[in-house]
Amino acid sequence: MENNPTWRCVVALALGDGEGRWLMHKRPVHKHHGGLWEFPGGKVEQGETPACALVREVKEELGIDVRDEDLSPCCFAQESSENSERPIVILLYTCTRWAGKPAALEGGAVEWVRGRDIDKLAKPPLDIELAAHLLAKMPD
Ligand SMILES: Nc1nc2c([nH]c(=O)n2[C@@H]2O[C@H](COP(=O)(O)OP(=O)(O)OP(=O)(O)O)[C@@H](O)[C@H]2O)c(=O)[nH]1
Repeated sequence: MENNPTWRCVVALALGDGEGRWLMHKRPVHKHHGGLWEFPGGKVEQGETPACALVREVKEELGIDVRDEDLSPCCFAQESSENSERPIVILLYTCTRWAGKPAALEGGAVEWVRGRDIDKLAKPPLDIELAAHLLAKMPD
């Protein structure tokens, strides 16, 4: 196919405390979308499965251990390939089991947020969509 864009795959985690709150990550100010709140995660690297990438990313970003068998696919959101040569697709997984205390290890912030309050946070575009899907599936 001609002009087929190269899709970049990003994985994200909706870590739930089982009481209606989700862990949100504020991106460090110096990064793209700095200061906005996202579901923690990051890019899938070559040779990784999405679940392996997410296990690695949350260890690096939050210092917590999750197991890939505890990750449940939830939904996805994608950029339009018309607006970008390298559009992004973000796969969101839910998880309610982890080990360790989540912390913002890369200079941002973390906070447990009630589902309905995620709406009030300033978020990058795809996280707005992901939050809407998540809350439709798992209302407060
Ligand atoms: N969460 C999120 N990320 C987005 C959106 N749109 C978009 O371009 N991105 C980009 O997708 C990438 C997510 O991967 P990441 O969190 O590992 O990126 P990063 O800036 O920490 O990069 P690095 O790991 O190379 O330091 C970032 O470059 C982020 O800016 C969006 O709507 N939501």
